[in-house]
Amino acid sequence: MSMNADAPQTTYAARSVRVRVPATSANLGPGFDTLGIALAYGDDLTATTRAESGATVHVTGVGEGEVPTDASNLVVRSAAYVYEQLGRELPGLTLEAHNRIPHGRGMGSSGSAIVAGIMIAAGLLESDPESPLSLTEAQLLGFATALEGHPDNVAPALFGGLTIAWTTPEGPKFKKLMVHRGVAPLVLVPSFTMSTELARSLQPEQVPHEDAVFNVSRSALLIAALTQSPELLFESTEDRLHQNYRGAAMPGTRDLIAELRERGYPAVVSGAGPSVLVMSNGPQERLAAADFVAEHHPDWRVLTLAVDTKGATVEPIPAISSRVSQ
Ligand SMILES: Nc1ncnc2c1ncn2[C@@H]1O[C@H](COP(=O)(O)OP(=O)(O)OP(=O)(O)O)[C@@H](O)[C@H]1O
Ligand SMILES: N[C@@H](CCO)C(=O)O
Repeated sequence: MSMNADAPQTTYAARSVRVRVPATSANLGPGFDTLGIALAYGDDLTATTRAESGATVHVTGVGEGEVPTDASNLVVRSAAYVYEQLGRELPGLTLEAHNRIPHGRGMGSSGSAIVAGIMIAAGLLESDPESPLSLTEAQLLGFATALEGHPDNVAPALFGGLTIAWTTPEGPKFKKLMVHRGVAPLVLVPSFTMSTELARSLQPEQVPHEDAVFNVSRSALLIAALTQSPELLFESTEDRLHQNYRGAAMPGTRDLIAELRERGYPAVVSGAGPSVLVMSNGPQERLAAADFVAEHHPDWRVLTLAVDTKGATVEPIPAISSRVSQ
């Protein structure tokens, strides 16, 4: 870019933040729209302010050449939403996104992208030289849930661990719990995708009362299984609220879960699918499930993952100031 030697020059002091956001698995079987865990597998982003308005996104890894690279990108839209809600204007941004979370697979990619944008906004607001502002946990969860539509992915993406999230007239709330160290997650990722919007359209408006009671008992038990008694994982991961209704739209997922459960592995649909989550009772059970899938279903990617306990993080990093024409 050539500079006009006659134009008055000023120094633009750019600010940069780095955000890390984990993948998540929601529902966990019976806990539809309520339970979720964060997984130690995620996206890494760096956002730098610039004098020019708008946004430019450079994506490497998942979504490269597919997701928008301008202000319509979900991460940028989410950051802009926070500024707008606070009556401020998002500065011009250059974003580097190194993505690992697969899209449309039930590992919470949209929730994590939304959380990434919100954390970028939070980091930039906190370091605002003129009017610094710290966002509360309630604000972070409120903004993220408003954008995602339900809180079960964004709560663990923000706060890590196992989260119970619920909505109230005052906004969404959450409780974070630490997962028992005996719980060993395995995520099985197919090559096909499922849009959450489509999966949600397959849900009935009403369910039989006995199915509601069935899920209340299993989800209450699941909290005990995940925090104290992993030997209860198989029984506590049964569900009658969502998986059956969505099964016909992802028969590969439905059939793999049936095969795994027949063999005693606590397999469930991860989020809205089509990935499968196995919350194994210990590393040996997880290894056996992984070996079974590798041998009989080699087209499914096997991810042996730990639970992420921190959730999304944001930190300021030094940015290079530039000279701009006025
Ligand atoms: N890092 C990202 N950057 C930009 N857009 C993204 C990003 N991650 C996800 N998206 C958008 O979200 C869509 C996927 O969202 P969807 O809710 O259907 O699935 P998911 O979030 O991966 O799964 P689930 O909600 O079941 O866990 C992608 O097709 C893309 O449009
Ligand atoms: N609870 C959500 C998770 C996926 O975003 C669903 O199953 O539709």
